[in-house]
Amino acid sequence: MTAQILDGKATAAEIRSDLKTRVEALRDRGVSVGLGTVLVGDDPGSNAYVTMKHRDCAEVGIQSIRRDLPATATQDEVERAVAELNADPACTGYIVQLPLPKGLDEQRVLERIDPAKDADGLHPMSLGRLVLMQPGPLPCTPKGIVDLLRRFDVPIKGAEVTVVGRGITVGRALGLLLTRRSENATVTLCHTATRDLAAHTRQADIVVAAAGVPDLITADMVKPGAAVLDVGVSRVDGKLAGDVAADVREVAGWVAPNPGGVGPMTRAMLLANVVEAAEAAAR
Ligand SMILES: Nc1nc2c(c(=O)[nH]1)N[C@@H](CN(C=O)c1ccc(C(=O)N[C@@H](CCC(=O)O)C(=O)O)cc1)CN2
Repeated sequence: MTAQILDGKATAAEIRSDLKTRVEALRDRGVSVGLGTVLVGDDPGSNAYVTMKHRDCAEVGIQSIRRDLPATATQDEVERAVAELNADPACTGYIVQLPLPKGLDEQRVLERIDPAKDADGLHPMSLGRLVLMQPGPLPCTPKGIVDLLRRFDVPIKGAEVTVVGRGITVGRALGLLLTRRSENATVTLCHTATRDLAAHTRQADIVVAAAGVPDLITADMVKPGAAVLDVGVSRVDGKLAGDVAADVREVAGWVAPNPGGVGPMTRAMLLANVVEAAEAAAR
């Protein structure tokens, strides 16, 4: 058996095309959409992601506002950039690219984002709405994962899902999203202190690997026919490495590769969050 590829790159291109139409419809009604980013430091990965986000904006017709600060930026300087975007009427939604350089208080920065402009769903108020199962902007990677599974008809309702990694941007938020009544999956959240990881992945219909450990998930850890989504990012000899070993494709029913799977969906969901917020405000 060879797994069907959950092609996030092609799916994200379709989503952008749909969003472009919606942005044009908003413009016809006199509503403009602008996405802001705050990038601090010179991490090559973060820089590349932010550049891709602005390239996506240009394709879809969303205005982009980029605030790049040096690695030496102080907490006050970062918070000032956030305050400026809060006050900028051209910026209808924005993100602070994570992680921030060591020494900066990430949580304090995120708390200063105007919740009405939270394009990433990472403000405590947005996360609280997720916990309470209320509508609000959703973190982009979990939202992209659910969208990708739905578009490829991977059954979610009643599925056993094992998520590896408990970070806020992926694992923890995904667990909350998948256990909502609209998805109704059963989620096991694994982490560094999990005693027998393979026992949890082997019983899963869907495995989402977001640990940042190269080749952590191998074929013998996967139930035949399961969906396996690779969200892990690490660098090995300067090259991007995911959490899922190549041999998993011989066992799994579906695989979201890395690159080309969840990453492009994350970017597409960011644009979707901004457009959805603009549409809601214009109603
Ligand atoms: N503020 C945020 N920071 C971070 C988030 C986030 O959702 N919000 N998630 C990750 C990084 N991320 C988004 O910013 C992200 C990851 C991957 C991709 C992507 O398109 N990857 C490509 C490969 C790109 C490459 O070659 O390096 C792919 O998978 O095909 C986009 C965005 C952490 N920070």
